[in-house]
Amino acid sequence: MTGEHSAGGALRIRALRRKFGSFAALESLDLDVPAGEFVALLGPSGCGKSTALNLLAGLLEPTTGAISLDGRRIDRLPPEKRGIGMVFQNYALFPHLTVADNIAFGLRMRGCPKPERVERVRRALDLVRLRAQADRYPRQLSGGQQQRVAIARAVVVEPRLVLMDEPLSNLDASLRLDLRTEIRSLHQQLGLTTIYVTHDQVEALSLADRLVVLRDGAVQQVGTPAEVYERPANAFVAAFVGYRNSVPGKLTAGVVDAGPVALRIDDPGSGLPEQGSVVAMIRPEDLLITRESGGGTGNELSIDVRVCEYQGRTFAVEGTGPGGHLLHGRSDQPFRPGERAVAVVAPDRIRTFPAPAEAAPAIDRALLVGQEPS
Ligand SMILES: Nc1ncnc2c1ncn2[C@@H]1O[C@H](COP(=O)(O)OP(=O)(O)OP(=O)(O)O)[C@@H](O)[C@H]1O
Repeated sequence: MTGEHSAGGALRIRALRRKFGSFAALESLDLDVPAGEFVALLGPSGCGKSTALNLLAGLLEPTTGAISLDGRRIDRLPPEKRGIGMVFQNYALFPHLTVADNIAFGLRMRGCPKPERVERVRRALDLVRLRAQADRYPRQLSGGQQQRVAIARAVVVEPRLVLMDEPLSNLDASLRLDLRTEIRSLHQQLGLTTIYVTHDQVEALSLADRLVVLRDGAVQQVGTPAEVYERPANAFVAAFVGYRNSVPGKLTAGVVDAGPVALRIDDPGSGLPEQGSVVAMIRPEDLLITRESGGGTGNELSIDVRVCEYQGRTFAVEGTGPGGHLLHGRSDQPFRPGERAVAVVAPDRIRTFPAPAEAAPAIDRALLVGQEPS
């Protein structure tokens, strides 16, 4: 933090792989992260994101592959020689040190002279708005404040790379939102290259410049939040980023024939055959539940309402559609269980993907851990 912008390093990952016995926790990861970029590794539990982070941190050895920071191989260096700052889920502060001494620790280890150390700690405290708490001990702070200390401790040494492992997951919902904004703001101020691990797609979409979506140790998609949100690469990614409705069917000439219902689509998706088995996926936000037929250009499905939840500006409605499909939509009016309703979706809000044999369980699994973006 010597200047306004202390840009981080450029990270290059090549064919990075980690096996535990014969099990590949991380398949082959290739990634270039330019200096100052914020990348989120996103995926459900067990997808290999912590493994990837621990390989970058030097807490795990790769089975094969290379990691370079600013053109220098770091994958065989011990953690303290890699020029990284790390923030953990459980804060990992030193309980016997004050806030200021926790933040100063890394500088002390590096032999930073006292006057400079005091100044840098002061600036780091200001950055995370904890100057008034400088002399307190971690146990005297809230969870959010402790995590801000951990963040200050990581960035005060001006690391070339910051690694964050689910830093918000121990905080309650409102604190999580506040600290998320603070992390974003801090990144905008400092421009540190950051790799952020999370299973929460809302967090990843709102914080990162780019996302890497992982499943079973393999990369599914690398893209900006808008690309991943609007153009998921496959049914798994779609389900994970909130396409909660999936209707299997046969695609012919811009229509998905799903038994008792046919869905007209505008976007046949990339790499999709002109015909064949597909799964049509729709976000609940794009499925409008009404009482009357819209008479417009949207696809209309008749549903039997099962559950209606008040959600502030809208109601979340769950119902059984044609062919017994469970559908999730939104409405501006409440419905009673058992009521007949019409679900309307525009052809350009449907994404279609080839339906591989194992798509269904994969989608279900993604939905179990994924949340709908707000
Ligand atoms: N030391 C280990 N020995 C054997 N298997 C391991 C070990 N560490 C991780 N794994 C396995 O590797 C896979 C990936 O684990 P990893 O911790 O990277 O997942 P993750 O995406 O971070 O999940 P979570 O969010 O639950 O931490 C999992 O199936 C896990 O059981």
